[in-house]
Amino acid sequence: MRVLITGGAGFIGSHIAEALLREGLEVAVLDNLSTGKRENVPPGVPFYQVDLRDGEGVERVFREFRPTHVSHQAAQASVKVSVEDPLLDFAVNLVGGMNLLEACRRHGVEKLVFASTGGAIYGEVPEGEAAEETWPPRPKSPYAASKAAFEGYLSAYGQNYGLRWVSLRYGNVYGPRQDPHGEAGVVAIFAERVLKGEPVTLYARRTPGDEGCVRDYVYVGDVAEAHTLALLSLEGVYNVGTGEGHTTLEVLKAVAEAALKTPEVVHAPPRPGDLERSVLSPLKLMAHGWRPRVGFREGIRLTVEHFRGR
Ligand SMILES: O=c1ccn([C@@H]2O[C@H](COP(=O)(O)OP(=O)(O)O[C@H]3O[C@H](CO)[C@H](O)[C@H](O)[C@H]3O)[C@@H](O)[C@H]2O)c(=O)[nH]1
Repeated sequence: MRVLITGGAGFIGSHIAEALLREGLEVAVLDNLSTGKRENVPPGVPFYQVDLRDGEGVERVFREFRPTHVSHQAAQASVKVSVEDPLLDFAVNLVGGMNLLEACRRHGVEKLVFASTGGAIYGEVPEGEAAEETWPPRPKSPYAASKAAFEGYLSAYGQNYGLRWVSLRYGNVYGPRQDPHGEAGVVAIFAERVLKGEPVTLYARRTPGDEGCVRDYVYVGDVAEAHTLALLSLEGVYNVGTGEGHTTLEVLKAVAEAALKTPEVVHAPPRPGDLERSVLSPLKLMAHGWRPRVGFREGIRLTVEHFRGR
């Protein structure tokens, strides 16, 4: 098995690269380094600095590495950026995504695992509920729309050209190596700022008791394990979450506790496109033996330790 990881120099992609190497698989990374970093690519792994919007560049990589499997992690991953510039999101996530699918078709790739969004695809998740894979997509942001559309193309490529595929709908992935600047990610942003003694911004409505949005925070190591399972033995759509929701204020408290600091908090209104509540049911994936091994507090502690060490 020869696995090409798009976005493999990024936060989640580089953890996936390490997990696949541990399985003894052959791995290469394609990344334009817009948010990823060269030093995130494990030593000895072939690296191609190519932008997915460059169809000829993608074709060159396929000709050289000849992947049998593709892990598609590269994306415009910010909800906020997608709302500000929907065409940019479209170009990266859908034009770039189509260049990749066409290369898969031309080169007879057997299977593709896609980084989709559980956090954004279902729209608002009512209090007390956890979104299941059978819920229809209700994109609120252009970002969510592009992920849902790509899943549609996967279905079409599966039915017309025999491409096998898995779409992993991630919750809010966090952990060591998340970039607090280039990529979205409140845990990384809070960890870095709290450790440096800088003020943090809490986006929440100005109503009493509002602790900010509720999200399903899932540790990156658990996501990488889900990905390995998907590549080796799953088909179709799976949520990758914990089934637990935490408010932004809970994130901040856990970060402050792990950092042994008292942060200064600035309040601001919610960002456009932000959902109030998103929690995912992980039961379908758990039926295949996957478990979220690293709990919320432990994961945040590991992330803060990572930032402390930098
Ligand atoms: O400085 C900050 C940054 C974020 N937040 C809040 O923290 C929560 C989480 O925000 P993130 O930016 O960390 O995460 P998002 O839920 O917006 O986005 C993440 O989850 C999405 C799905 O929900 C997508 O998958 C996306 O790629 C991924 O970054 C939101 O309520 C946001 O308003 C703050 O209060 N202060």
